[in-house]
Amino acid sequence: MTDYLFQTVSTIAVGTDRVLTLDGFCKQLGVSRPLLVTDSGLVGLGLIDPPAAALAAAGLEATVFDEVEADPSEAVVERALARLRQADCDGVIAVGGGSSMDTAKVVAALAVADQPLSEMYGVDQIAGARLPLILVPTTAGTGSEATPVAVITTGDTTKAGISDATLLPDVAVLDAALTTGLPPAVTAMTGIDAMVHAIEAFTSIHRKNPISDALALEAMKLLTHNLLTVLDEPHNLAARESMLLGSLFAGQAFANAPVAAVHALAYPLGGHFHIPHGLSNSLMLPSVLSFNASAAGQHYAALTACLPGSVPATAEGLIAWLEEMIAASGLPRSLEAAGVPLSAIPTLAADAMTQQRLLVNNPVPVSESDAVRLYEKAWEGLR
Ligand SMILES: NC(=O)c1ccc[n+]([C@@H]2O[C@H](COP(=O)([O-])OP(=O)(O)OC[C@H]3O[C@@H](n4cnc5c(N)ncnc54)[C@H](O)[C@@H]3O)[C@@H](O)[C@H]2O)c1
Ligand SMILES: [Fe+2]
Repeated sequence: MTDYLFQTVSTIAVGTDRVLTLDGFCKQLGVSRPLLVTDSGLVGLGLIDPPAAALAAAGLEATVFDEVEADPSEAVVERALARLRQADCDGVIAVGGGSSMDTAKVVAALAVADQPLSEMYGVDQIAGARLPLILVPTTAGTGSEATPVAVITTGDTTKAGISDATLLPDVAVLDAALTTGLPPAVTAMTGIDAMVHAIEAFTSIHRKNPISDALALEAMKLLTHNLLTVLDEPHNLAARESMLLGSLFAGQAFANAPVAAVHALAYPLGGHFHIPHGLSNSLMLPSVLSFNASAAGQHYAALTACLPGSVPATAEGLIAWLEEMIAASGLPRSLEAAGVPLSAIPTLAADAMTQQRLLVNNPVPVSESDAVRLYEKAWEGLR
C-alpha cells in the first residue's frame, strides 16, 4: 500500500440553468465585482448575456473579458489581468472551455501573488493565494474545473503547464444547457480529450490511486455511452449532462494520477499547428496506446468493461473500439489529414521531449526516437 493525497474542487453544482445562480456562490465567497472570463465565440452565441444579466440583477458588477483565444497565450493572460485591475475585480468566473477556464485560473492567482507569470510554470511554484474562483465549463471536456492545472502557450509554439493546488477552484458549475450548441466536431474532440484523461489517469505510473481509478472507470462509462448519443441528438440534456459529469470525473482522476505520453505528444501539435487539444489527443491515441500495451495491457483490458456493447477484454479490444469511435465521430484520423507536414516530425519529437512532467507518468519510457516513430505512425493513421 502506498500513501496518497487526493485533492479536488470543494463545491460542485450540477443542473440545468445553474449558470443563472452564480450570484449565490459569489455572495458566499464575498465577491461583489467578478471578472467574467470567456471568448468572443461564446458571446456571439448569446451564452454570456443570461449569466451576466443574472449577476447584474443580483446587484453584482461583472466585468466581461471576452478576448480568450484557443491555446491561450501569455499576452491574453496579461490583458485579462489588466482588465481585472482596471475594474478592481474581487473574484474571477470563467464561462467557457479549457482555454477560458485556464486563463481565469492563472489570472486569479496573478491578481494576488507577488510573482510574475514566468515563475509559475512547473509544479507547486505559485507563491501565494488567489482570488475566489468559479469555473463553468461549456465543453466536456478538459475537466479544468476540477484540476490544479492551467496550460498557457509561451512564445509562439510551446504549451507550458502550471500545476498547483492553488488553482483548484472554489466552485465548479455543470450546466448542460450551455453545451447543447456545441458543434459536432468540438463535441467529439473534447469528449475524446476527456476519455484520454480517464485512460491516462488509470494507467499512470505515478500517483495512481483507488479514488482516481474509481473516477476514471466511471468517467469512461459515462463518456463512451454518451458521446455518439450527443453527436446524434445535440439537444439531449441528459446525455449532455452525462458528458459533463464524465469530463469532471476524468478531470478529478487525472488531477491526482497525472496524464502521460498521449498528452506529451499532443501538445506540440497544438503549439506548432494550432490543432485543437482534443483532436491532437485523438490523433496520437491509437499509436501511443499500442506502444504502451506491453506494460499497460491489463489496465486497457480492464477499461473495456466500461464500453458499450460487448468488446473483447484485451488491449486490442480497447484500441479497436476507440479507433471505430473516432472514425464514427467524423474527425481526421491521421496527422497527414490534419495538415501536418511529414518534415515537421523531428521538431515535434524534440518538443515532446520537453514534456517530461507528463512523460514520467507513462507506463513505457518514451525516447526521442520512439516519439519520432509514434508521430510517423500517427501521420499515416496507423498504430
Ligand atoms: N487545465 C486543464 O486541466 C486542462 C486539461 C486539458 C486541456 N486543457 C487546455 O484547454 C484548452 C482546450 O480547451 P477546450 O478543448 O475546452 O476548448 P476551447 O476552450 O479552446 O474552445 C474551443 C472552441 O469551442 C468553442 N466553444 C466552447 N464551448 C462552446 C459551446 N458550449 N458552444 C459552442 N461553442 C463552444 C469556443 O468558442 C472555441 O472556439 C487547451 O489550451 C488545452 O491545453 C487544460
Ligand atoms: Fe487534455
